[in-house]
Amino acid sequence: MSAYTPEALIASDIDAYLDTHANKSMLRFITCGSVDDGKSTLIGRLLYDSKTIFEDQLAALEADSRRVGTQGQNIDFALLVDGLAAEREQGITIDVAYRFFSTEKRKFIVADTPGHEQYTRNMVTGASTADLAVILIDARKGVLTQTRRHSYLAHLVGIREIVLAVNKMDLVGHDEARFDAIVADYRAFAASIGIDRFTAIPLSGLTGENVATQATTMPWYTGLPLLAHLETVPIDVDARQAQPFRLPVQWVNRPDLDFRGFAGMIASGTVRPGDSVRVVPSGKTTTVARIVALGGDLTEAVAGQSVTIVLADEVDCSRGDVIAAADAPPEAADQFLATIVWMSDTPLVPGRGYQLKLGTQVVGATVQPPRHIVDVNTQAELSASTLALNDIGVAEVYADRAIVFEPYADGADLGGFILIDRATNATVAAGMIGSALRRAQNVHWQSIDVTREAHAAQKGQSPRILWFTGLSGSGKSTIANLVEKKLFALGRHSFLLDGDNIRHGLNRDLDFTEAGRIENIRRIGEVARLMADAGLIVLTAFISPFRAERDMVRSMVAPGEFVEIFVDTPLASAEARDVKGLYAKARAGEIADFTGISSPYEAPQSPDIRIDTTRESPEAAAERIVEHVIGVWSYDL
Ligand SMILES: Nc1ncnc2c1ncn2[C@@H]1O[C@H](COP(=O)(O)OS(=O)(=O)O)[C@@H](OP(=O)(O)O)[C@H]1O
Ligand SMILES: Nc1ncnc2c1ncn2[C@@H]1O[C@H](COP(=O)(O)OP(=O)(O)O)[C@@H](O)[C@H]1O
Repeated sequence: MSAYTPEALIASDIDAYLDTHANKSMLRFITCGSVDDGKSTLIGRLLYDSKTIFEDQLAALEADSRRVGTQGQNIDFALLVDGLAAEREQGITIDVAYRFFSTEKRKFIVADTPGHEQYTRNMVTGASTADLAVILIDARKGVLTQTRRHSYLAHLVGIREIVLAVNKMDLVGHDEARFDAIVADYRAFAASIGIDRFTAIPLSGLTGENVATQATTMPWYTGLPLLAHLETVPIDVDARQAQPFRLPVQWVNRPDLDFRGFAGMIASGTVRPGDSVRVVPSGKTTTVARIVALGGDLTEAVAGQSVTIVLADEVDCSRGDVIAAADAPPEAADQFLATIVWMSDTPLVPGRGYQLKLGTQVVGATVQPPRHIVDVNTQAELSASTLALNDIGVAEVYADRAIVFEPYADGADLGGFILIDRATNATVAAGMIGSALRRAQNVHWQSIDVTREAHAAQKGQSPRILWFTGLSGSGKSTIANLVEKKLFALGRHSFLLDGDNIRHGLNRDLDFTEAGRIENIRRIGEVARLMADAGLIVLTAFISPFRAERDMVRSMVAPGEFVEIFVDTPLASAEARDVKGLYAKARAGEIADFTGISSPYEAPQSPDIRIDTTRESPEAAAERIVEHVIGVWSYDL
C-alpha cells in the first residue's frame, strides 16, 4: 500500500489526513433518474469505489444485500442509498437525501432526488444548491420524457454543468453506435431549452465500468470516467468571485458605541479596504474601512467568506440591505416577473399576502394569476388561473416594499426566493426572478417631508386601525358606530370604513367569491393604512373572513397599531337576528357563497379584543373598546 493512500495517512498521521480533507474543494451535485435507470446503484457504486464508506456500514450492506438484495451474492448498491425501509418497499425514494463522500482530490455532497413524476418539488430543492447534475439514461431506452423533465428542471434552477450518464452500457453490448444515437438525440433536445453544453459518459453502475475506473470494454470512449470528471470539473466559485461585489447584510454588529460592523456572507465578488461601495436600496455611497473576520482584519475577502465590514461613514444600513460595488450595484424594485415552482398541497391564491424571503430580506408579497404554466414533460406553455403542487409558472410578484435583487440567471443568492404561508409558516413555493417590471422601475418614492409622525403629532394622537371582524349581523357596524361617536366626543380624529362607503364605491367591482373577498380586504387594508399614515384612528367593519388577510393588514403597519376586534356572535344568534333577511335568502339558496352558510369564516385565534354580543350590550362593548384604546395611549404618551 502506498504511503499516500488515505488508509495509510489515517494510520500514520491523522492530522495530515484531516488537513488534506479540509483544504479540498467541494462539489455539490444531484443525480436525476427514475427508479429503473439504476440511479441508486450508481450512487452506491460511487460511494463504495471512493472507499469512504465506513467498514461497519459496509458489513451491514453485505449482509443486507444477501438478505433482500436483487443481485444474488453481489453487493446491491441500491440498498446503500434507499435508506428507509418503507421506501425500499415502495421502490421509490421520496425525499431529498444528502450524502457526503470524498476522494483524494475533492469532497462531494450528492443530493439524491427521486425520479417519480410527482416530485418536482424535491428535485428543485435538491438542485437549488448543486453545481452539477448527473442525468441518468438507461441505454436500452434512450432519451425519455423524464430525461427532458430532469434536464429542464436542472437548467431552470441554474445548474450549468450537466453530465449525461448513459447507464447500463453492459446491457447493450457496449455499443458505440447506440451511445452516439442517444447523445445526438439529447443534444437536439438540450439546445431547444437553452442547454448549450453537456458531458456524455457511457457507463454501468452495476459493473462499475467508467464509474471510478476506465472501462476496457469501451475503447471507443476517450473521455474521463464519471468519478474523474467529478473530481476535475471546474467549480463555479471562480466565476462568482469575478462578478461585482455583493454582501447581503445578515446582522448589524454593534458590541459598543465605537464599533459598528455589517456581517454576512459575501455572495459574489471581492472586497478590499478602500473600495467604494453603495448600500442598496438606500443608494448611499461610502468606502470600506475594515474587513473583520475571525482571527483579525483581512486585506481582501472573496465570495463565500463570512465577514464583518466596517464602513468609513455613518450610513443607514440594516439587515436585508446589500452592500455592493459602487459602480455596479444590484437593482431594487417592488414588482417583478418570476418563475415560480409551487411546492404546497394548497394551491396559490392569487392576490393573497405571502411572506417572500430572498436572502436576508423578508417582505410581504402577492402573486398575480400566472401568465402561463409550463408542462415539465413537453415544456409547452399552458394557461392556468393558479399554481397547484409541482406546477411551474411565470407570474408577476408584487412586494410590499422594494427589495434588492438580481436576475436569477446572474446569481442564485440575490435571484432566488421562497414564499411562506403566513398562517402555517410553511414554505409553499420557490421562485426565480426574471426581471423587474418596467412600470415599477419608473415609479420613484418621493421623499415626503411631512412624515406620518408629524401628521399624528399635529392631531395629538397615536394612529390606530380598529379592525372589527365577525359574521354578517354579528354587530360590527352597530358597535363600530358607537365607538366612533365616543372617540369624536373625546376630540379624537377618526374615520369609519364600512360596507356603505366601500362595497358601493371603491370595491363595487368585487363579488363575494374567495378571490373577491381577498381583494376587498386587501384594498381596505391599503386605505386604512393610508388613513393611519394621515394620523387618523381608522375603524373598519367588514366580515373579513380569512385569517391570512387580517394578518397581512396587521403586518403592513407598525406593531401594536392594528387592533383586531372579534365581534363573536354565534351563527345561530346572527341568523336569528337576520336584520337584512339575508340568512333566510341564503338558506333558500338565493344567495351563493354566504358567510357561515356556504362560505367559511375563520375566527381569530387571539384577537386583541373579543366581544360576546350574546352577553355584552353594544354600549358596554363600545365603552370597553374606547377604554382599551385610550388605556394603550396613556402608555405611549
Ligand atoms: N354572499 C355574501 N356573504 C356575506 N355577506 C354578503 C353576501 N352577499 C351580500 N352580503 C352583504 O355584504 C356584507 C359583507 O361585505 P364585506 O365586505 O364585509 O364582506 S367580506 O369582508 O369581503 O367577506 C354583509 O354585510 P354585513 O351584514 O354588514 O356584514 C352582507 O350584508
Ligand atoms: N350585543 C350586541 N352587539 C351588537 N349588535 C347587537 C347586539 N345585540 C343585538 N344586536 C343587533 O344585531 C344587529 C347587528 O347588525 P350590524 O351591526 O349591522 O351587524 P354587522 O355589521 O356585523 O353585519 C343589529 O340589529 C343590532 O341591534
